[in-house]
Amino acid sequence: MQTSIIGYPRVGALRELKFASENYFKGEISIDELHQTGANLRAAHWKIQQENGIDYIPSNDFSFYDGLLDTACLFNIIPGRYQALGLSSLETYFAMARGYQGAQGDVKALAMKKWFNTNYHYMVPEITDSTSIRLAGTKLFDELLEAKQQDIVTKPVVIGPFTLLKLAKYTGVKQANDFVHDAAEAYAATLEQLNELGAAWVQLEEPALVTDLSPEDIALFTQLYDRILSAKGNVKVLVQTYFGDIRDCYPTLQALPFDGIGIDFIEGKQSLELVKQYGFSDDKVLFAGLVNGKNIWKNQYKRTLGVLQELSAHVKHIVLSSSCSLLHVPYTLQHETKLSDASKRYLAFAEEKLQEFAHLKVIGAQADPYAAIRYLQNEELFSSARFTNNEAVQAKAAALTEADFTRLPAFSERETIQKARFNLPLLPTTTIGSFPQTAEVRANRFAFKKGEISEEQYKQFNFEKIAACIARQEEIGLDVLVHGEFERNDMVEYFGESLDGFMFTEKAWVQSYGTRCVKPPIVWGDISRSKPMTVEYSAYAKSLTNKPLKGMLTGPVTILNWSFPREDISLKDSAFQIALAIRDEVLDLEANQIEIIQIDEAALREKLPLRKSDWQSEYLSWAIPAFRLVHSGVQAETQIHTHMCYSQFSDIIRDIDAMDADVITFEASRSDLAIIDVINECGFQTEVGPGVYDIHSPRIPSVEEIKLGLNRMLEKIDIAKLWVNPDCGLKTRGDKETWASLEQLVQAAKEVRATL
Ligand SMILES: Nc1nc2c(c(=O)[nH]1)N[C@@H](CNc1ccc(C(=O)N[C@@H](CCC(=O)N[C@@H](CCC(=O)N[C@@H](CCC(=O)O)C(=O)O)C(=O)O)C(=O)O)cc1)CN2
Ligand code: MET
Ligand SMILES: [Zn+2]
Repeated sequence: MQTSIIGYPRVGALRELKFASENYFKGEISIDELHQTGANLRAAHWKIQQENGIDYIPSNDFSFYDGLLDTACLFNIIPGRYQALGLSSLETYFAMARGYQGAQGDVKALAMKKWFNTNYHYMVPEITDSTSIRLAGTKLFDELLEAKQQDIVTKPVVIGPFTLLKLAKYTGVKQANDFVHDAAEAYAATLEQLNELGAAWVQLEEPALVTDLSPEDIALFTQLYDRILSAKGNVKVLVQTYFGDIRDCYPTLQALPFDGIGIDFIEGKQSLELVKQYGFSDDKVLFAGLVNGKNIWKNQYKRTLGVLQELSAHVKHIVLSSSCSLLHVPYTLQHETKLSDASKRYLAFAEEKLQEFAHLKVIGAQADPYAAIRYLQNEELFSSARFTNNEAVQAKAAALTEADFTRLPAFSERETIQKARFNLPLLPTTTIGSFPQTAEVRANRFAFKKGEISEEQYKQFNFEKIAACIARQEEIGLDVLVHGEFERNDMVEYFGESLDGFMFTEKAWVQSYGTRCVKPPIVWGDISRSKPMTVEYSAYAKSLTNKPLKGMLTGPVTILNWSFPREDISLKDSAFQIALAIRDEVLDLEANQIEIIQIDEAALREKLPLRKSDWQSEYLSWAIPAFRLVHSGVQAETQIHTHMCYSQFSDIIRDIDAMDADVITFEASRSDLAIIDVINECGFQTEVGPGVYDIHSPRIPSVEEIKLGLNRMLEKIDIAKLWVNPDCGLKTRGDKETWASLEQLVQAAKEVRATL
């Protein structure tokens, strides 16, 4: 049995690439040093895959920022405003990723969006009417040759043309269909070049195939690949899908002359059925995604072998594959010094998953796989109880009734009460919660973790940061203040560390975007709260100001979606357990005179099923109630805010309103303001704060551009319902640009108020 990896993580086991890139951005290391870090990581990743006997090792899965951005650059999809900066190609690439403000000009970054149902983000390629899609880059080929020099045969990987055209944003009149010819030629040229270089296989990734496809989509796909596959020569083409099943195009893929089809048997609910129903062509290889690329639990060999056996009745050539790129899991358990061996044995990060491939290969080669020692050990592991139960939590969840999910009085009555209570100006200004997590803020936490300073010293530092932050917010004239979240490593990990039922790691980093990583906690049992988690810091902040102070919590859906969930109970059950715990925190904040409480649901949209038919039944039917459960117990005069990154929720706008928050802030500055129209049309009751500038870039917005945005919003949104805020938290920013930007924001709000 052969084995294949779709993609390997690239930031480095100790985030070497993150640190090198950030140092490069700060001008502290040279471009050569950055390139060297990249080369070292690639070499290490290829080597460990080779050592574990992986037969199809990816190359070009490495990226300095994002794989779709790499693909856009490979095919010359570089908007004129970036080309006009006249920078080197890597600098142009970083300008597209991060925006650029300097001697050569002032441009915003490309839009950034969620990569399907993950916490990874891609840069949205921007195609204008004058974009000329053609093969222009060499990275794909360079990395193939680089591996070859190290005696490693790789399978070059690149995002396929269908997914590229589907995810791109079209700024002119031309649409995807107008670029079919050029895109097909560009990919055909790529295959020709790979042919010349002697590549055996190429992996074209087409995750967009697991979404709902229209007949036009299928026609687009077919048109692209009819041309591309005619150019393949000796290169074998693997069309790789992941994150779901390909029910809308399975026969289409079988009919086209692909040499391999990669199918996800973990998230693809219908994958096995499709193979059984339609069969699988003898002249193609099935890359069967059976090792979970998204979760950190050990593979249960019994299940994997069982599916392989079922498949073998229908498929002649099978390669065992990961279900998606391993980008979405951490590197290795090796640096986890605090986890017990008892818990570690249930876990498999990327490196350990490579070992699973090696084991499965050995097991599969035995006359009786089920008698193999590795198999028996694995079965024994899965026969023991893994997760911790808490009967009190289960009883509390079982006793929930409809009333627990309903906040009274109704919204409009609360709105009146709250307007009277807070007496805020029109267009009230606020922020999303976090302030810069500067090197000193992290160093303080790091010192505490290492035991170099006492808990008291650690807290004292945070109190001082809070005091300074409150003073400065008052000084620049913000209306609703926050404490700044200096005590939080991350909005999810912090709660994971504070709640019972979670396990957390030291170095288990997963890339979220660019150089930014997260360390998702692991759900390890029933979840409960043993003590208040945020009250002390919020109450302290409140004691320093007469302005309203917004307490800051993370909601249950986001905590769950940004953790690694347990496998034995439903997501709904875990979400309700978390909701009950956060509910207690909400009530404690309220009891401590915190009049406004924000419950972030930044990840609500993320796990919306990729197929619309599953939205209500599998997700929204519990996710929205889970949020209501958190805040239904507060008084009418307590104002509940929520925050969601990204404004892509036009299609679930009623569900968002049904969360029944009093105010929602969200990202709108990077995307077009289409969401504003939808809010206007659907009679959205919740007050709204569509972000007026992009915090993902160090760029400082001008007063004029903020005013322009506000005035556009005011055309559609009732002025009594509009808030003014950045589009997300400020933790990734530096102090300087943060305060400069907020001053512009407050000034813009004042100037617009003056015109009313
Ligand atoms: N979970 C999650 N998902 C999210 C978001 C989010 O905020 N959280 N936001 C959206 C965008 N994604 C983001 C993801 C990460 C970060 C981010 O800022 N990450 C930080 C790490 C944050 C963190 O956990 N910091 C820790 C650890 C810091 C650290 O690196 N410590 C060093 C030592 C530091 C020192 O020498 O002082 C170490 O452990 O080696 C802390 O502050 O305590 C980073 O990559 O730089 C921002 C946005 C969507 N998804
Ligand atoms: N309150 C959080 C913050 O400001 C919300 C972030 S959403 C990714 O950082
Ligand atoms: Zn956000």
